[in-house]
Amino acid sequence: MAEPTNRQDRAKKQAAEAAIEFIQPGMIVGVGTGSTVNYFIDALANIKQEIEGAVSSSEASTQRLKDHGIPVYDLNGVGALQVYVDGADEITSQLHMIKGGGAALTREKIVAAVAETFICITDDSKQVEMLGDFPLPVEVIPMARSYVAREIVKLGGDPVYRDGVVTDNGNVILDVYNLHIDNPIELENKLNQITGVVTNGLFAARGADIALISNGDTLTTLHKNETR
Ligand SMILES: O=C[C@H](O)[C@H](O)[C@H](O)COP(=O)(O)O
Repeated sequence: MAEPTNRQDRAKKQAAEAAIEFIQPGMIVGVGTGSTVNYFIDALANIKQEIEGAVSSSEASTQRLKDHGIPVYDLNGVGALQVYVDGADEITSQLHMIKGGGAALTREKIVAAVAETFICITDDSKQVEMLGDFPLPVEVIPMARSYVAREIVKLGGDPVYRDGVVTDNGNVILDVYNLHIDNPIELENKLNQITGVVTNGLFAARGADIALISNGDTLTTLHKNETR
């Protein structure tokens, strides 16, 4: 990828490259999705001889990994995964996140669930006091779309169908506006209870363990245990 010229892209790249420090020889690396992760994949390519390969959270990341000659493994054939590296749309000081702006939330949550350590890489524009300014993505089985939307309205949200988007799993996305997310774990669980919801983009019950956040010049590292 060309050298970034703007501050936000420089920040994404710095955070992504910092995550390479956590990659040990022989690892199979869990890889997220998005523009920040693309910088991580490119950096991973520089040490591809040292790692065994990757598990991917999307068709897009799989393609990029393969283009770099990094072997991509099926998660079902991989027992333990030490590290998962992914971006976020919003992140709090508790390392709770909103994810899924790129519609990859379900596979991301699955790979994150398997990994021992979730490393979130972001630019500092994603840091928030409270989650919810970014509309919360919810992946839904297509035939349940209207029902799920009505149930989300009962929870106080304004769901908007992400027209034309089909996830890697063949489902649709509702982006939920105007949620007051003062208890992200509770809302994550409530949304999961709605029949027809596959996944929601709150990563709070299992948030990140480490966040690498850059402003384009300086890198800040946050650890989950220090923030609770
Ligand atoms: O579905 C997409 C993912 O959750 C991304 O990790 C998230 O949207 C952040 O993407 P980006 O690094 O492009 O801001």
